[in-house]
Amino acid sequence: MPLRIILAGATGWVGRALVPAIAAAPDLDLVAAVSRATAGTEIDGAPVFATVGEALAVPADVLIDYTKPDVVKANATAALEAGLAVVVGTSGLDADDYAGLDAIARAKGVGLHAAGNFSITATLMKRFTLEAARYVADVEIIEYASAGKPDAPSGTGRELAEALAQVRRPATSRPVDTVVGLPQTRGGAIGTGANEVRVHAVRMPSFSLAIESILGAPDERLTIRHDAGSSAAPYVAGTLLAARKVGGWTGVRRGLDMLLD
Ligand SMILES: NC(=O)c1ccc[n+]([C@@H]2O[C@H](COP(=O)([O-])OP(=O)(O)OC[C@H]3O[C@@H](n4cnc5c(N)ncnc54)[C@H](O)[C@@H]3O)[C@@H](O)[C@H]2O)c1
Ligand SMILES: O=C(O)C1=N[C@H](C(=O)O)CCC1
Repeated sequence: MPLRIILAGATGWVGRALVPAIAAAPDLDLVAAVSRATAGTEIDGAPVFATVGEALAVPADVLIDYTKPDVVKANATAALEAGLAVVVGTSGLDADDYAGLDAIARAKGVGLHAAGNFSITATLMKRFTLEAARYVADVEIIEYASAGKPDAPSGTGRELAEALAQVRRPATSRPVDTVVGLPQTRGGAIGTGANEVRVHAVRMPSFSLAIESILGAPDERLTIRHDAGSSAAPYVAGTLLAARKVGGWTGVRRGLDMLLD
């Protein structure tokens, strides 16, 4: 029997790319979609609802969420409480949010998979940065996104910084609280103390999402950079891989990298 999918954000940028990919996959079945603008209609034969709460009346296995940072937590919570596995593509949630969702998922005996970036090359960028940070102490992140992106850092930058904070060696740069001038120009900190990672979020027209890790050592420097193009195509395969796999565990797992091995 195909895996029954509810897709929230079905008429958004990523959602519109996922709909035909789900239709083309014999093992996946779009049973309901969530889109406030087109509620009451159908997408590929699936009923469209205005809210995730309404869509959950349709029997399903997995909720895929590509909505907005301010609603994704409530959507994921409702789906977990209803006993569905969840795939989170939407950005905006931090480690504490995922700890809360993990407790709910475990209580319900279902899985949640979230990735700040479901593209394969962005995931490789994360993997290469984590490897490099084992050898080079000083690392900072610069990310560039569209002028209207509501969240900062991006899901990509947050996931990378949280993972880096777990593995990095203590930086040699001057502690930010000793900086003279405007310490906030040293970026936002993810992690604490010697393990914190500085993220600098640029927002302006012309960017989709680009992210750089800069690793500096005396008299040399390594930059690892990912640039996303203008279509949502890079996120489709990883998202559907997560939907297929998320029934295989209980609780929260994060990062496309952990699905690749
Ligand atoms: N993880 C990844 O690989 C990845 C890739 C691309 C985008 N994203 C993230 O996914 C999210 C969506 O991105 P997008 O570019 O498709 O955005 P978008 O604005 O094009 O689409 C979001 C959709 O969600 C709908 N929506 C808003 N509030 C809603 C609600 N309360 N209930 C249901 N639907 C609601 C909007 O109407 C819209 O159709 C963003 O947070 C973005 O950063 C993640
Ligand atoms: O366009 C966006 O918004 C994107 N968001 C993701 C993020 O927050 O990291 C990644 C890809 C594009």
